[in-house]
Amino acid sequence: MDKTSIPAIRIEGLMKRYGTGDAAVDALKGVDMTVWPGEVVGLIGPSGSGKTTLLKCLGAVIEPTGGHMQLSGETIYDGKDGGWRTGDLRALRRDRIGFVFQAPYLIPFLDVTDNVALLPMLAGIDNAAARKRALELLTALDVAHRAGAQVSQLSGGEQQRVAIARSLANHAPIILADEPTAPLDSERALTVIRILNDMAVQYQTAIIVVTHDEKIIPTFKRIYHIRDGRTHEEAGEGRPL
Ligand SMILES: Nc1ncnc2c1ncn2[C@@H]1O[C@H](COP(=O)(O)OP(=O)(O)OP(=O)(O)O)[C@@H](O)[C@H]1O
Repeated sequence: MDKTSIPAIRIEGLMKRYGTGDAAVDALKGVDMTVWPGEVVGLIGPSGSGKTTLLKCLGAVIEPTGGHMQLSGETIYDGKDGGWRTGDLRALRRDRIGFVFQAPYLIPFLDVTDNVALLPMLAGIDNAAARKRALELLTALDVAHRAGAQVSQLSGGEQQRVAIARSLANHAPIILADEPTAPLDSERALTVIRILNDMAVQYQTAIIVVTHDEKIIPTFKRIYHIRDGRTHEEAGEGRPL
């Protein structure tokens, strides 16, 4: 974590209300969060506490209803100044945020390399350069020997590593991981978290991991607890990986 630099994510007083009038639900009631380049933080909270809503706001999938969000020092949302401050939310999602989900959601008719290379190709990088970058990431994630395989031939753990490679393929400064270890056994879950930590340091990526997984919670150095739409920060055990 590099605290001399600008935070990758800074959120202040973030609010999200779904619906209006009697049907309104205040899912986020003033969330504060700061995540630095190169760190992995846990986001933990009971069902319905607002975790998914927070990730969706950060990922520009839904619009908050108040507060302030900055990515790498740039205001992307300001509730007091017209809402979204960027005209191209699709480019924001594509270029600045990587997603890792519980299921890998790989594309079955593309091989492993092209699954990772697809996003850079869509962002305008030529095919050979995109494949080269994909191969570098697959090597870093120790799954390059499967580069030409169809995704259906991979184990669950291998597929999740390919999904992590894909989330890093655009060199996004931020990765949002939603229950990335839920389907994995203890050893594989810890491997995924070790990889996320290594990648965070190597690429100075800020990673938020939403999880209920007791196997990985002791590994976080910092944890945000969310309850009833509000966060509080706590030091984690930071157990070595
Ligand atoms: N589209 C929606 N319309 C109305 N209310 C919603 C909507 N999405 C979520 N909510 C409500 O917002 C609150 C927060 O939901 P959210 O999905 O963010 O919680 P969560 O912490 O991710 O829960 P879980 O761990 O069960 O996935 C809940 O009360 C939920 O019912």
